[in-house]
Amino acid sequence: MNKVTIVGSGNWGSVAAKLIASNAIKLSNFHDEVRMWVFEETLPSGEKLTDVINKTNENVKYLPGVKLGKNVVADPNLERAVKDANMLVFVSPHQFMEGICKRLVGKIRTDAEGISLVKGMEVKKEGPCLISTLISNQLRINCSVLMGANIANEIAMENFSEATVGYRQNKEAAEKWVQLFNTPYFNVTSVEDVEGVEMCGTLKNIVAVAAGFIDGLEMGNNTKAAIMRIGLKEMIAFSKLLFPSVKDSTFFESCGIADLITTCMGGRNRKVAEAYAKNRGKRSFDELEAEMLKGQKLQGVLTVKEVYEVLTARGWVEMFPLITAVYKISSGLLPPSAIVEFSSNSHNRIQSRL
Ligand SMILES: NC(=O)C1=CN([C@@H]2O[C@H](COP(=O)(O)OP(=O)(O)OC[C@H]3O[C@@H](n4cnc5c(N)ncnc54)[C@H](O)[C@@H]3O)[C@@H](O)[C@H]2O)C=CC1
Ligand SMILES: O=C(CO)COP(=O)(O)O
Repeated sequence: MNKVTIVGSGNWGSVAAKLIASNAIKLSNFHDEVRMWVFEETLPSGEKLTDVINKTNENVKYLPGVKLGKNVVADPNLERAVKDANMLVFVSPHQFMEGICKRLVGKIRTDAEGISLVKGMEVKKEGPCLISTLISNQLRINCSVLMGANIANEIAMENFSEATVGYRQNKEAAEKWVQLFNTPYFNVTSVEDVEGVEMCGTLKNIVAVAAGFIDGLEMGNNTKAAIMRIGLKEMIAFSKLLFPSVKDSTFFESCGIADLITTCMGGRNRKVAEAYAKNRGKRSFDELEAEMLKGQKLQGVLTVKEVYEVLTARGWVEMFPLITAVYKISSGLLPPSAIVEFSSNSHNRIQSRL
């Protein structure tokens, strides 16, 4: 009998809990109870978030107004939450994943399987490291990924969307994840290309920051579409340079073009970058994130720093003008309007190099 624990309980973590709980209760090969680890915090009312989730069946801070399912049990103790599970769903902002994995070493079942819903990457001395690789290496488990055009609040409303499971060799494990996540309004398919799927989810956040700058500068839809097209080309080129096995077809799955579109139209990265450009870079991303997202986290601004580190270390900066412009603007080295110069000046350079 499979037992699931969700490691993370933010906006997407809570929606993942809702999806999983609705299936676990119906499927005979899964325990009904789904545990969800909560990074504990005290609410303005003085109550603990975990207690409120367990009392109301709602994550009142990160997904207010949506019932998670009575079989979801929130647990503030990470080690206890994962102890009995053989299926671990990782869904935390990527900057916390290394710390979480360190705490879990030796604390999980040896037959556990993992799946990462985390969009981002780590850059270590040895080079870039995907979050699924971090999980696999530190916890010595097989780890698939699930990425897609998945703005959490829309899935919480049960509006139809799609997602892609990326797996490495273990098709059977991937099919179990598909079974656990798939619902009539959440259509999940699997592809054997874990790196391709995860690189899509990681890199589209950078393009969404660029799209937000364009919105903040009020440059209109044609410019934004151009940024998305150029961004997609840089995503493909960077993914293939790092992982030559990445398949072209992966970019046409939900994790690729569809996630790029939805995040550039309606995501948090786009929204905060728009405000950054409107303020002409005078208010920092950290300040805007705290004010606008109320505890939710941006991934694109950290990710572009990590990716730019790889570009400089490998001598690839010239090949990625959009990523470079996003890095320089978001770190305050260039004004937001530099995205315009990038769009007009580097067009030919990109065309000839990608
Ligand atoms: N929200 C969305 O629409 C989607 C998010 N994702 C990805 O899912 C991942 C998780 O994002 P969300 O669930 O949206 O989270 P979120 O951004 O809504 O919430 C932040 C989470 O981080 C936790 N946290 C704060 N400080 C922490 C610490 N020191 N250690 C551990 N946890 C801490 C908070 O308790 C909260 O659960 C990200 O990589 C994101 O890109 C993927 C698809 C959709
Ligand atoms: O990954 C997402 C949609 O698939 C959410 O993107 P944001 O973090 O920009 O909201």
